[in-house]
Amino acid sequence: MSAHDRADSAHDRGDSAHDRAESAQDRADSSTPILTVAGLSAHIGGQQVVEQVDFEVPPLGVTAVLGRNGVGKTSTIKAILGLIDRKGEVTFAGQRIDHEPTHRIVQRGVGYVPEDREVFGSLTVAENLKLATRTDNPRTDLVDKLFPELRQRAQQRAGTLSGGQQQMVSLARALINPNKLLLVDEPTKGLAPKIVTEVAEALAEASATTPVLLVEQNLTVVERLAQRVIVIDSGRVVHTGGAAELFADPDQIQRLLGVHTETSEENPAQ
Ligand SMILES: Nc1ncnc2c1ncn2[C@@H]1O[C@H](COP(=O)(O)OP(=O)(O)OP(=O)(O)O)[C@@H](O)[C@H]1O
Repeated sequence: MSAHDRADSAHDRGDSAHDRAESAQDRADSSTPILTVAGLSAHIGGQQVVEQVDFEVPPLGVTAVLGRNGVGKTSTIKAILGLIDRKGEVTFAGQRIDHEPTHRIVQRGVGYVPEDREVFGSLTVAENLKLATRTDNPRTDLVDKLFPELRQRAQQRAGTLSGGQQQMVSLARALINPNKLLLVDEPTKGLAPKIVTEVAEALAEASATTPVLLVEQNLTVVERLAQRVIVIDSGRVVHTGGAAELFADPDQIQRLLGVHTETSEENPAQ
């Protein structure tokens, strides 16, 4: 072996060690939760609506928050954002945020799509998006790709859009910013099946680059999108685990959510 070859081979070994170190770092990054919630509690009007909630959101994919009506799903999201008074630990991207005001949490890169798709009805679609933009590099290409219809309707007042189109504006207002985490509350509520599919597809695409914590009642959407599930009952976490495992166990879904789901054996047509 020539000196040159030896040098090359040492260089190769050095590179591969460097690669190994990088891939160990990648593995650590890909397993470090983007959000950790520990002992989170919140009250509204004297009633405890979130009670000692613990869970983690991985840095990739969709984590679904499930539970019957009124169990505290929305309150949990609002407590994370500091929209309601809370106690406990919330760590986002390695930093404690539980004593921070909402605007600072949002500035850190937490996007929020609230329930009931609030849009500014008297403003156009384009104006709604301009108002929501808090970056010099808005992700206009992504929004145009996910919601081509909004581009065509840029000059239409948001209040005159259909419910599904308003939901798209609501999602687009969050997605136009480069978030590190998206909190999305019941995005398919009250929408027609075709629009539910479109919204689910947009969220699937968004979740390829940004982790999503998704409150969702539509189990078909959850099964399509989520890798992890958190089930809440009476303000407490009663189950966490893989989505596939939960959907393989209709008895557990019935027990946790009071919903009967058919397995493919029961209904081979599905
Ligand atoms: N502003 C408020 N004033 C009084 N009670 C409230 C308020 N907001 C929420 N609650 C109560 O807190 C509890 C939890 O509500 P929350 O909206 O978090 O539940 P949820 O699981 O998101 O429900 P849903 O699935 O029906 O949207 C409920 O009993 C609700 O009535």
